[in-house]
Amino acid sequence: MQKPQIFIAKPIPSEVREYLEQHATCTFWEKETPVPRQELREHVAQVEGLLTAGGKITSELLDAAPKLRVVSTMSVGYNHFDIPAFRKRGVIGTHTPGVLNDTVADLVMAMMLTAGRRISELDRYVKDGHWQRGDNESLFGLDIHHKILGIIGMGGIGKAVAKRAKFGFDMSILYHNRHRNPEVEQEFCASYCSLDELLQQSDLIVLMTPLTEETRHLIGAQQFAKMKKTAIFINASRGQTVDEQALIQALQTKQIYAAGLDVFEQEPVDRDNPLLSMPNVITLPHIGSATETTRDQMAMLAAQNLIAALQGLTPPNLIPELRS
Ligand SMILES: NC(=O)C1=CN([C@@H]2O[C@H](COP(=O)(O)OP(=O)(O)OC[C@H]3O[C@@H](n4cnc5c(N)ncnc54)[C@H](O)[C@@H]3O)[C@@H](O)[C@H]2O)C=CC1
Ligand SMILES: O=C(O)C(=O)CO
Repeated sequence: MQKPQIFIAKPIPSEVREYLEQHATCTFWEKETPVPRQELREHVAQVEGLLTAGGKITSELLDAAPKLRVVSTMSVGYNHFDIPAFRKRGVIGTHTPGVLNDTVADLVMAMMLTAGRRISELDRYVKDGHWQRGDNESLFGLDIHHKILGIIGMGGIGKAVAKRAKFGFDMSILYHNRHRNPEVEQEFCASYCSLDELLQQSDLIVLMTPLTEETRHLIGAQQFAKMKKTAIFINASRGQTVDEQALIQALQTKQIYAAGLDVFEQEPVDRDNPLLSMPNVITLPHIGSATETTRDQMAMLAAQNLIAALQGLTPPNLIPELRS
């Protein structure tokens, strides 16, 4: 049987490359920079399968790809896929849930600790030679242990955060989700509540929903106004789930204490974005799942999804909205 043609639009580890080469005729994009749009269009015009990570897969791109049957993204989020366009053309879409839960949850905990205990600020303080003898109260931060944590979006990553917070830091867990989850309530003594209740009661708030039409700007001025003045707000979902101007205002007016951000409305973030000059804001370059081990696992899973779907099998991680 002839091997299918595929395009791999990002660099991948050698084991994954070998696996793909066993099952398909491959063209690899070797550069770290994203494939320019026109080049991507030219590649997808020739292939049945595409392995990608973040570039938008639009109806216009699918129109330029008459042979394309499967698009596999090396990410759990798939807001860069035009799902109705996939459905209309019968193109299969897959993603990589699960393998990154613990890694992203570790980063969320790191942001909570860094914001609460002001780690970045204090690191700078010592390195800049400001440390003097005596107890300087202006350096004190906030505890995170035994606090109330509100998780918005209690899915795979949300649960991994709840586990760490409950059993590692003795926190009480509130959550808001599309559906109640009795297992989560039992396992972590988590209490389900409305979004407003969660915002009002939580000391730390973690946003972990996918980006959808429903969650776009889910957190804006009205929501920040409901938070405690001592609240720490963490976003590791997608930048567009938060109204960034409202977040800037909430921080400038001290409506909230601090923020930890792995994602931004525009990525890479603009150098003149006011968030970058706020000492109480942790800014990371969308790095949640980026450890060597986890990225290797994501690449292999994305490859396995792609090959299974091209072979006519049900891929392990079909995008939920594309399941028949
Ligand atoms: N910063 C980073 O590097 C990473 C970011 N992400 C982002 O995190 C998101 C979540 O990932 P997972 O936990 O694996 O997904 P998941 O699908 O397991 O969990 C998402 C949860 O959000 C809930 N949800 C959806 N819409 C909601 C709404 N309107 N209100 C309240 N809850 C809602 C769902 O019911 C579900 O429980 C991804 O879609 C992605 O955008 C994921 C991995 C890495
Ligand atoms: O998986 C995702 O959705 C990411 O954002 C990167 O891991």
